[in-house]
Amino acid sequence: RQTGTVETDAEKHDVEYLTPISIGTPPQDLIVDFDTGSSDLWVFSTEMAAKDIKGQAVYDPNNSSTSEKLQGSTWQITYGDGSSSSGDVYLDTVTIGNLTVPNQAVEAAKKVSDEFTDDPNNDGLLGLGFSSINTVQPTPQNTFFDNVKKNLDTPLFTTDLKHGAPGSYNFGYIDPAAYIGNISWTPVDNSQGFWGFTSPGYAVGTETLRNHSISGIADTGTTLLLLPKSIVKAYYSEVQGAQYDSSQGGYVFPCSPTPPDFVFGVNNGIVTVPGDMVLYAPIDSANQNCFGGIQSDTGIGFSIFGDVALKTSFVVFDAGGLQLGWAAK
Ligand SMILES: O=C(CNCCc1c[nH]c2ccccc12)Nc1scc(-c2ccccc2)c1C(=O)NCc1ccccc1
Repeated sequence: RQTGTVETDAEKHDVEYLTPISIGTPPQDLIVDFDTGSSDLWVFSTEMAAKDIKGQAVYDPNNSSTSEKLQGSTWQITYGDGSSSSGDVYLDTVTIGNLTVPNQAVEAAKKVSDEFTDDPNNDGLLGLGFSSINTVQPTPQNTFFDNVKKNLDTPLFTTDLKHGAPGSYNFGYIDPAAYIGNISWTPVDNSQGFWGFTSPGYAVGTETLRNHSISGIADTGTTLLLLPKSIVKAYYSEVQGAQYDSSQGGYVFPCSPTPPDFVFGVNNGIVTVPGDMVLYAPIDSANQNCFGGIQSDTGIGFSIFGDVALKTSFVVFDAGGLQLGWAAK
């Protein structure tokens, strides 16, 4: 039985968290975005047009003695922000920290959209959602976690994302030194392939929790905390000078004073998003106005507890008990 840990680095404004992996023999090192909101391990590759590669590391299956083409298999993924990528599939050895999966499906990109081409630090995505939403056709493939979990002490992984500092992903164990107080557990609904859960309510600042069911997903691949419009309006009604700015595509407000905390319930516990984390990023060079880290989930069909929510906590993604655990740290 094994366990593993790997450090993840926050990019500017914590827009994404990038983690090193190795693929193939000899090992090819790439840095990818671990994404609990999707289930494809796809990487920039030598099969792409040179114009679509701008600084990223690429996977070269022809340079790996252990790569094996999954004949006839292809993949194509489009994310809600309109970004997309597609390509073909190889089985190869993938190592994360001290954990190795010998025949992991590695989805080699042939095409990626500009959002990915223009992101030089990100060499691909490693899906940590449920394998039911893997996009490989004709036969969907397993995620790294699904393949490695039989070798783990216990079938879970934990996230400890931080604000502007390296965090970590652990596999197969809960590090008691990584959190304080108790872990609040809540059941996971994986019927849509996500780490879905329902929060019982929320509060703005120091008010008492309002009963309001919020169904959403724990999603390390989405930067912001996307909530129902009514809750977002209630929150920004308490932020001086906040307004919806259609040119920015969301609520903006003066970068000071610090806005109120946002609190959401997890079972009988609470998670506090400090006001300074809601200050997502300045929208002007004079740093006068800031784009909010809390925005509306309109059109998605569920809320997304992205990095703005996750980086406040130590979160346990437990596939054995099909539950999510949230703890302060
Ligand atoms: O896809 C993921 C997780 N992987 C993201 C990988 C990724 C997508 N661009 C990236 C760019 C860099 C690194 C990783 C990614 N989560 C989910 S579940 C439902 C939606 C959704 C559906 C409909 C409408 C909106 C969202 C999304 C979504 O599109 N989030 C990204 C986003 C959400 C809002 C705004 C922007 C992006």
